[in-house]
Amino acid sequence: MRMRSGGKGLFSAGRSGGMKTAAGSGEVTVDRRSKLGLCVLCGLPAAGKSTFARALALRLRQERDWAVGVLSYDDMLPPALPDGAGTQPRPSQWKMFRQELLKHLECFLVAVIGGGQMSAPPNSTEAVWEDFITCLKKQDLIFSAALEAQPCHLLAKTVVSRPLFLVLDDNFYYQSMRYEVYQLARKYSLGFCQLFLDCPLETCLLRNGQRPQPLPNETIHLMERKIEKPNPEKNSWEHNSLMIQSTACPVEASLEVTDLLLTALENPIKCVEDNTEQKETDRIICSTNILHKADETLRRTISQTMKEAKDEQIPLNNLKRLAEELNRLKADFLEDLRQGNRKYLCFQQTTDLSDVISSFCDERDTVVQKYFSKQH
Ligand SMILES: Nc1ncnc2c1ncn2[C@@H]1O[C@H](COP(=O)(O)OP(=O)(O)OP(=O)(O)O)[C@@H](O)[C@H]1O
Repeated sequence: MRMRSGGKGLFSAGRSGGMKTAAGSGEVTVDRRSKLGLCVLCGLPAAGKSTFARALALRLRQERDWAVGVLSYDDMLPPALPDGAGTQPRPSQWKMFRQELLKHLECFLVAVIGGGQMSAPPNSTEAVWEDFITCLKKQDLIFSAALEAQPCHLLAKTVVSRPLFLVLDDNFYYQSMRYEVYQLARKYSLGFCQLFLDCPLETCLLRNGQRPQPLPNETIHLMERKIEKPNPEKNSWEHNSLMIQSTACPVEASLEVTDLLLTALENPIKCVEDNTEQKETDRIICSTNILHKADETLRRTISQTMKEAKDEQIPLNNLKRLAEELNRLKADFLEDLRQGNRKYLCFQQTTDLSDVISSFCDERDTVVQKYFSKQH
């Protein structure tokens, strides 16, 4: 992918409020703080996010002369995590991968904001870091060089001399996943916005089926049940969000999208001083209590469900399978809670357990339905 006027330049240390590049054509001073934004792209698998992100990046480079980077999580998935052709990675693996990518992104942001070169953060997985670097290089955002015989990664001139938008392309189906990105934007006072690509389930299934390596349809069904769309009324941090139809008229959608991105760039999130450590401690205490309560309540729910199933005279072997499935579901839910993927656990001080239980009951009903329909 090429930038419109692609001269690359060496990057030198930044100064308060601005930074300089020792580029071939002379020094450029920019006030980076008001011109750096993160955009979270979310939606169901095969909704068309990557296609949209590529087109958006091209348009912004051509029409607005911005530097744009698309971080497609699929492209950086380590080989140890299956990519959907067969088994799915466990939620804990996904969470670790997402968080590692955010650390890499932070490393890039620090280089852009403060000046300097990029090197892998401590304890990073080499394959993920290499794929991240390759992704940035392919988009002419960084380049490799040798400084005093040491290989290093330097920022391209375009990155420091123009507004820079980074588009994160993944499903981001829980708001807690998006909130992690928001926290990063807040930490560095960046622009932040969210684009939800709305696409009917049937269209996603159709598009998915036409891909060379389709996901199992069940995965898309499941995500459709779980997805938490941006909800600006409920979450003030999601106020800069836009829902676009994946089949919308491109011109109309593009005007709205540009407006969203400009608003984000011009209104970076204010970094509020807070007692982060204390908040994290509170969160852990809160999560532990909730996990314990959730475990107890889910056990009781399963036991009650099994009693009702027995009363319905479901055959013994089916009862056994039903119990196994419900226990697996419980384990998945608890793991999900433990990983902080549930919205209430992740960033609120109090947790409404009834939401968790009600969500579990929805999933339980789908499971139970199978056994009842076998019965009748
Ligand atoms: N607007 C569109 N009209 C028709 N087909 C489309 C459209 N957008 C994307 N597609 C097709 O749908 C398929 C999925 O698109 P894409 O890979 O962009 O989806 P995605 O949301 O990024 O998927 P995933 O989350 O699984 O990576 C591709 O084959 C693509 O060509």
